[in-house]
Amino acid sequence: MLPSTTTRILGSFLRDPFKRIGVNMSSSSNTGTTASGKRRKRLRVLVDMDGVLADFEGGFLRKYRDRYPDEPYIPLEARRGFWVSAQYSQLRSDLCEKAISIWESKDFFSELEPLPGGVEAVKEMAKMDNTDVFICTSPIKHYEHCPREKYAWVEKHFGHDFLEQVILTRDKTVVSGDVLIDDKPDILGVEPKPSWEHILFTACHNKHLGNDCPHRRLLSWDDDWRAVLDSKRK
Ligand SMILES: Cc1cn([C@H]2C[C@H](O)[C@@H](COP(=O)(O)O)O2)c(=O)[nH]c1=O
Ligand SMILES: [Mg+2]
Repeated sequence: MLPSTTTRILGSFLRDPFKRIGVNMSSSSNTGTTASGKRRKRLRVLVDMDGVLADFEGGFLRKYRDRYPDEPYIPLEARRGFWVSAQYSQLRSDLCEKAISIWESKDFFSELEPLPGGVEAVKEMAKMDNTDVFICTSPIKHYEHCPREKYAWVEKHFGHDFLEQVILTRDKTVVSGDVLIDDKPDILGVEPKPSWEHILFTACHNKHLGNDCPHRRLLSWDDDWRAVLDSKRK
């Protein structure tokens, strides 16, 4: 049976008593209306994890070189293309499996370092009026460690309550939102017209893409992400 509207409203109140139902604790700015009385658009921001909040590429290279010190590797400046496995496979076909073995290992995802400024930016977004933030991340299909460790990473860096904001999906096109901040240049899935605008987060593997890549970019978390969000409220 579907939960009644009352039950759902009560559920969101219990999860976040002051924000989700727009209770104003400090000023008149959280009411969903502007000074001129117009309703303010509530924004839903989806933020990717690997390559945007967590340093997948740096963590991979460090652990790959530790485990395979005698094998060739690709320095971050030479990374091209989203798939690490594909580039290692081109370097030498058997290196593909070795690369994959790194992120399939226990502790790989939980031990990733945060990328500079990302955690702070998301915490700030989450406190903004009329703004809902979700961490939208794709787990690998080798599921022994990755999904649990992604939750553990969010809990470690954002706290237990923020686990409410985690979306694990292999298909981000079916998730609705206004923006998706993501380092993967092509985000494809069953929905041909996702509701979000893809903001490409610059990473070592995508920084060389020029006009082939139609998306607006965030160069880093030092870039003006607040302006990007504001542009979506209009
Ligand atoms: C580079 C690379 C990544 N993966 C996996 C690792 C992550 O679970 C996802 C990427 O997730 P995101 O939400 O798009 O950031 O992909 C992989 O399987 N092979 C690779 O080469
Ligand atoms: Mg990513």
